[in-house]
Amino acid sequence: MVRCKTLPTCKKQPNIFYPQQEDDIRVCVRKRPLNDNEILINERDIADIRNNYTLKIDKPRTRANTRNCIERHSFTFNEVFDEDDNGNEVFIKTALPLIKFIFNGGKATCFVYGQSGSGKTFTMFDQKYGKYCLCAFAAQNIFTSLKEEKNSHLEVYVAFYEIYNKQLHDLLDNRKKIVELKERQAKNDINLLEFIKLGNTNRSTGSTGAILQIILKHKNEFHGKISFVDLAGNDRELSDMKSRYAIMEINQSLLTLNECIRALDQNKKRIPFRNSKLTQVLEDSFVENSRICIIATISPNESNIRHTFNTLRYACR
Ligand SMILES: Nc1ncnc2c1ncn2[C@@H]1O[C@H](COP(=O)(O)OP(=O)(O)OP(=O)(O)O)[C@@H](O)[C@H]1O
Repeated sequence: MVRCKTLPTCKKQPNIFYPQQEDDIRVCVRKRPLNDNEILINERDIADIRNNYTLKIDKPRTRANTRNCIERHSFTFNEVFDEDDNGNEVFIKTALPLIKFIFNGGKATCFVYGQSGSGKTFTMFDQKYGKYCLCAFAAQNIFTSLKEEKNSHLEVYVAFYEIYNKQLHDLLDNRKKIVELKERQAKNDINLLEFIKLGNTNRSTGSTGAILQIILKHKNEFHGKISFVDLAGNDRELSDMKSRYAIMEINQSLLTLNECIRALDQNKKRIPFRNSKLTQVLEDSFVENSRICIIATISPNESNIRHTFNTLRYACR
């Protein structure tokens, strides 16, 4: 096997992609560590986190003269988290500003996007170590903020559902098909975490995404809302005939989501949220007084490089 260290660096200018830097839309990346299997088969870590904003990917390439080289691609984001950044660090720089925003009456959405197995659920709803995921930190932070006098009049409601074949399924009620969202009141952070745990156990594979909404209300009047959206893996392919329809729906939703965020960024009047069920139910995220944070999760190993590029390019757009 050729040792990659000995390969010359490609002279070609690296491709550099720049994302939008506006506050209303933040795009972050989280890299997971190599897992035991990848270490066992000596997989190389190709994602080099340079600083809090820059990530470089080494892509092996065969040149016209058949000699191998490494092509280095550089990506810049609002935040880049490496494998040593813990859940709290990720929370502080992604969801925490959104929570402050909803206490001021805003509507916020936090998406996790990426390949299967890259750490989307770990980042957002992690079941095994529940306390270190974004939702757990959010639950604690929301109820701590409610103790402040200016927020003490607010109440917390929760809805947790998934989209499967364009239908909404209530994850807090045995995946029952629903037309309208049902909200439950959460009395404290532990109660809210119990709802999250229950919803997580009801999740199915092949869904377009799981959506947890935490809503602040005063005497039944809407005050603010944050949605946590764990999107389907972006690496699903049409080869599996059984779930062909579900995969087409997932791909259509991811595409429409991208178009909606772009339209929002460009201040376009017409946002195409009607083009998929996912964006339809998240319509609030694309209207006035809204903020979005996207966390793209990536696997660090060489054999997943194609999916890693897809994720980073999607996030850059
Ligand atoms: N940042 C991280 N640190 C440590 N372990 C991680 C990290 N991210 C992911 N993992 C581990 O990697 C595995 C896959 O993560 P996870 O289930 O979150 O992937 P996923 O992107 O949600 O996949 P899928 O789309 O198939 O649901 C899990 O065992 C998880 O514990």
